[in-house]
Amino acid sequence: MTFIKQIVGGALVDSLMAPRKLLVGRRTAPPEFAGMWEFPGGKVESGESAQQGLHRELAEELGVEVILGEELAGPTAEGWPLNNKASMRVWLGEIVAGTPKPLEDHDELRWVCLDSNELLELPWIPADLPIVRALMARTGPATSRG
Ligand SMILES: Nc1nc2c([nH]c(=O)n2[C@H]2C[C@H](O)[C@@H](COP(=O)(O)OP(=O)(O)OP(=O)(O)O)O2)c(=O)[nH]1
Repeated sequence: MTFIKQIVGGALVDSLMAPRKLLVGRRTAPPEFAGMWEFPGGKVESGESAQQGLHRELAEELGVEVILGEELAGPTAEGWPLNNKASMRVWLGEIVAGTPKPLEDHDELRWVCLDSNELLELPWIPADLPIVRALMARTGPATSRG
């Protein structure tokens, strides 16, 4: 059996009830990903659940506390395949305390409209693009946007 590294990512939106904007981060490392945009998050550590890992990573990387909404389910139980060694589970989330700052792993954070070309045109980590498209479909016109 192949061991898959479990990564977790936060699709942090301005409002879980009526999402319009997504918070994205530009990675600083490793070299192959530096300058690319991603969902803040990281590896789940042993002894913690995926959601606990996500809360911890978001606190460490951005200095925020969040409430998590629904999972943006991927094609497998481990979420969205990133490469042959890692998969990422992604949850929608909303910040309830703190102002996000690029404390670790990012050199820029940006709120981007979910229905904008800007979002798709960012140089994402390529494995994230299907996730971004699924998120845009999920938060798109079918959702009440107030
Ligand atoms: N956080 C995050 N990682 C992603 C995304 N897309 C993607 O391919 N990855 C990859 C990059 C890394 O190889 C891996 C996540 O590792 P990481 O370096 O962010 O995790 P971490 O903070 O726990 O790492 P570390 O402390 O062990 O250095 O997943 C994404 O959208 N968000």
